[in-house]
Amino acid sequence: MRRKLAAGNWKMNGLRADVAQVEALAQAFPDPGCDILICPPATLLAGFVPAGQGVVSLGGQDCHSATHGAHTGDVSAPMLADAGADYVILGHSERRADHGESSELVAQKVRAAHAAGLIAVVCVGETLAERDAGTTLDVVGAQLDGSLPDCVTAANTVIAYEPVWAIGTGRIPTLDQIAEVHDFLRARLADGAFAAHADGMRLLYGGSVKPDNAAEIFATANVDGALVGGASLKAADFGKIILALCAS
Ligand SMILES: O=C[C@H](O)COP(=O)(O)O
Repeated sequence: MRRKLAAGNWKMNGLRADVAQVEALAQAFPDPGCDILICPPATLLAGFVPAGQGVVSLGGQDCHSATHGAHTGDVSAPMLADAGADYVILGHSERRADHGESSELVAQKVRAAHAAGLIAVVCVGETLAERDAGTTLDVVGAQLDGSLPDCVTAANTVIAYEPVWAIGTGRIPTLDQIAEVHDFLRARLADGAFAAHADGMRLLYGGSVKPDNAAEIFATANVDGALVGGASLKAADFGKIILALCAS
């Protein structure tokens, strides 16, 4: 049985006052019945540990593939773990696009995350041009294959399917399109080197998940939760998504 995961990615949003949103979430869900994760900007990570009250897990939004060294502006996986993080998002499309991250580099980062004891949330997803060209499954399949090193297990890795064109746009795929990709990802895992972990690995959907569409997305086969951007910034909105996930 896969434990459901509601993951919030605050991206480059949030000041110290916003830590109150995490406290509110923790108080609202003392025994949530699913896993709750917030990935704040690195400046806020340490302050979130007490705010999460053992209910809201904390995660980084990226990590370097090295443990330490001369890499100005970067954060390593051991640093995230030292700050109290349990998870780290890797290979988000904004990292792949803004920083030119390849799947090969993502795989190196996943290995670094696991070595530090972190659960990696590995993102895959097609652009609108790729979907219109009919290459969605080829693209996400190649990203999946290239981003997972051999240390991946169902316990240390989560896959997030995020169509790039659905992120922050208010536009979501049809439920059939979500199901098609999630079924494909599960089958791809089952067919390859991770067959023993395919059934247990959590698959999240991400891209314009909101309180009013969460329930139908969570009712879709092979969707084990969500990676939420904008709607995770306010506890009231994210709380409704968590409720929908717990009820699914
Ligand atoms: O990591 C989160 C995703 O990019 C989704 O963002 P969004 O919910 O604002 O569309």
